[in-house]
Amino acid sequence: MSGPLLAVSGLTIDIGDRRVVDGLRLDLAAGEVTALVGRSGSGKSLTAGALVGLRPEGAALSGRALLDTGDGPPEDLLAPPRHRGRAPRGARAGYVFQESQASLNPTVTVGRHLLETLRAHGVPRALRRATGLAELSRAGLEQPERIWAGYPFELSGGQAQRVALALARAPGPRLLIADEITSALDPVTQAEVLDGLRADAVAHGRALLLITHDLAVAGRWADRVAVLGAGRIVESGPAADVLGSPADPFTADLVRASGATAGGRV
Ligand SMILES: Nc1ncnc2c1ncn2[C@@H]1O[C@H](COP(=O)(O)OP(=O)(O)OP(=O)(O)O)[C@@H](O)[C@H]1O
Repeated sequence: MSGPLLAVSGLTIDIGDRRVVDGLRLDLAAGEVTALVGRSGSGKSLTAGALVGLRPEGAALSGRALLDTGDGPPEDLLAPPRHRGRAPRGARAGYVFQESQASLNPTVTVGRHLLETLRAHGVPRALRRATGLAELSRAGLEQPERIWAGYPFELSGGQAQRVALALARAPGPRLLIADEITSALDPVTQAEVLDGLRADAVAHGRALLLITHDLAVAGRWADRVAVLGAGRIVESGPAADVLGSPADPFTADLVRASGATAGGRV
């Protein structure tokens, strides 16, 4: 039996004299969806950012996040880039967050974003356009040629999320982190995006970390749920168990407050 695709241990983040993430431990398996849930300010986004090399100014960080690269020794995603493997950022771990429009350069077409990402990850020039267009289609965008030629401001919120997903997936990351990406979308688009993400994770043996405060989302799309309370994982396990019969009072409060009949995919 192989180990986890990503093993995070002892992740601690201090900002000034505040400890905002405290010895976090989390294992993610290949082809599985894990939801990281918790109240606002519990440290979800800081944890996600740390895994892709983003940290606030002045933050002190320790711990390990060992990613099974599949082609050599594990890579510590928390180590400074010069101590890591040769793969550029995004090749191992992709990150999409809620304000995807803000992550796109307004003066650059969608196609140029994709071409640049694919170039940075060593895709041969002759293959970049076809690969990029295929990623747009895979992300559920109709008329990918039209989207390709357009600018970010011409996209709806849902289209911008799908473009951000296409960009994050283009390098074929082993780990994909989706941070509250569907909270601003209508329920039909939300379901389409999450169905697609889940199917993609299973098909490619990717680990998908779904960060959400929506327990209904966690219950429907995640295999496992980890509950973050004030910087610590207070409970984790199969989604149906954690949400259906929470063992920790903190989780129980979340479930009660959500009013969701959480527990298991619907
Ligand atoms: N750049 C920063 N400087 C100082 N403190 C920060 C910074 N970013 C986050 N924090 C603090 O760290 C804690 C965790 O923040 P984080 O954004 O990770 O929470 P979260 O669980 O993602 O919340 P939400 O669900 O509201 O997005 C919060 O108390 C927040 O105020």
